[in-house]
Amino acid sequence: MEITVDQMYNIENKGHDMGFLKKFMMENAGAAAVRRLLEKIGNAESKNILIFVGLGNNGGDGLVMARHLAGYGAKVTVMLLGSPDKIKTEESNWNWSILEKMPSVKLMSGDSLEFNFKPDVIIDGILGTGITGEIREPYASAINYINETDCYKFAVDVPSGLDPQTGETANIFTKCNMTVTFHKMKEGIPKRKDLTGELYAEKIGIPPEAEEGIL
Ligand SMILES: NC(=O)C1=CN([C@@H]2O[C@H](COP(=O)(O)OP(=O)(O)OC[C@H]3O[C@@H](n4cnc5c(N)ncnc54)[C@H](OP(=O)(O)O)[C@@H]3O)[C@@H](O)[C@H]2O)[C@H](O)CC1
Ligand SMILES: [K+]
Repeated sequence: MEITVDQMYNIENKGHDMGFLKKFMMENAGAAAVRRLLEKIGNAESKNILIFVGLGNNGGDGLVMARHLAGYGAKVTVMLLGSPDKIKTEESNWNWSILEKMPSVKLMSGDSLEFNFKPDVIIDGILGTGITGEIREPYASAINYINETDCYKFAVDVPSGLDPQTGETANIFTKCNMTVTFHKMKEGIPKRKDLTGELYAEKIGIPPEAEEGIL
């Protein structure tokens, strides 16, 4: 069953109000995404994984993935597209502050897109269901960088620049090899399998009762 983006936000908020906090949804989302990625790439040990994260909760999911992948022995670099003090939500901030205590993960932030390694995998945690309008900087340059780089590309929830409700693209968008969306499929995403690559919808622990009155 496919759902709308508005329904997803309502279910998420209701689950949160029931006490299943968004930070737990984010944790499960990041963990489920890493499981799917590992199924594809096999051993993460010593792989160079570059994770682009936006300032919203799509980025927060990427931060959770960074911590899990470090646990599997990957060489993880997180590129936060903006300043850490501009991270928008409590749950993303919480995950960023954990990474700050983890020397095993390299944290970068700001506008510069200079990396001294070749990534084996890029994770696109730039924009998800919160997308509006044309892509603004520094997200636009990051999306261009991803598209110009030859490696395996993994989209968190939806390829950035693809509207998960309509299936329409903004001026710039990523083209990925795999996409893992959360809870249930959003209507617009499967319209663009050419951008999502292999596509999965993973449960993230939201109680089914959170759907009551919404679906
Ligand atoms: N489905 C679930 O239950 C869960 C999903 N999770 C993940 O959360 C994201 C949605 O997070 P949200 O914070 O609502 O939105 P985004 O991260 O997609 O975007 C946030 C900010 O991005 C800026 N923005 C929006 N459009 C553009 C644009 N065209 N260019 C540049 N920047 C843009 C905007 O900030 P402004 O300051 O510019 O207004 C947005 O605020 C979902 O996709 C999942 O990945 C959670 O983990 C919980 C469970
Ligand atoms: K994304």
